[in-house]
Amino acid sequence: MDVDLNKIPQYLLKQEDPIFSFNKAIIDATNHLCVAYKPNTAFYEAYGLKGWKSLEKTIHYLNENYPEIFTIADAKRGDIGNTSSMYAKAFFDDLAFDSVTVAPYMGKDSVEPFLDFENKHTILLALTSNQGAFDFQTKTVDGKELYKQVLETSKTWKNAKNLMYVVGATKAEYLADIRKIVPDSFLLVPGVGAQGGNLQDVCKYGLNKDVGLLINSSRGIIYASNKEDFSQAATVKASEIQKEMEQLLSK
Ligand SMILES: O=c1ccn([C@@H]2O[C@H](COP(=O)(O)O)[C@@H](O)[C@H]2O)c(=O)[nH]1
Repeated sequence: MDVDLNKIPQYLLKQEDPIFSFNKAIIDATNHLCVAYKPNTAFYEAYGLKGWKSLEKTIHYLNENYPEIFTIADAKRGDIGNTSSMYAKAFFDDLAFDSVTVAPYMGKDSVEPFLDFENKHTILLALTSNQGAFDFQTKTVDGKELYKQVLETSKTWKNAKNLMYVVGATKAEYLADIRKIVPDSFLLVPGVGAQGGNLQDVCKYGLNKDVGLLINSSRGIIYASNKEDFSQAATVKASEIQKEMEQLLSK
């Protein structure tokens, strides 16, 4: 749910809270096809206090109307311990998200404050979908690629059972190796749709006995149309991906 006011149907701009109106229409049109929603906080922070209010209204709307749906704050946080605790409080206690994305770069004491929260999930960036992932994440450190070190080391942290990992759909071929390190973990896989990741390859290499994949498509669904039919167009796009997944799962 990456809402850009320049991309949404322009008639919505006349409404009191265009971001929330857009999100509500998208949620109502797609909830029967989704297991999770992932607002990326950048798209709300960019609009200041108003944007943060829209994010708050969106997560409340989801929790009140669709409590079974998993929610992800894609915020990519992480800092020294006491600061991470406040980030965790903001997303888990105040906004009541089920999970938050966290960068591993500052290490154990920057991530464990998120893991302290019972029944909440911390989604650690392992191998991201962008080209820049090759700048550091795939580099060899002490004889092993950095993303593998992130996966292996994080498994030893306190409350590691609350961890999930981000692996970009554009790096599907890496999933076979990743599954050797984290066979049972849930993976958040962004990058199908607008970024060109291949759903078939993601499933081929990434599925585990519980499925184990949360595959994300944002722009490919929410901006399927910028006219008054945008929510119906989102239903069509979400349904296409859902059917493709269903076929892959039935193989
Ligand atoms: O490695 C990553 C981590 C996060 N993202 C985020 O996922 C969505 C993808 O949006 P699309 O429109 O489907 O490309 C977006 O919020 C990214 O910030 C990612 O793409 N890759």
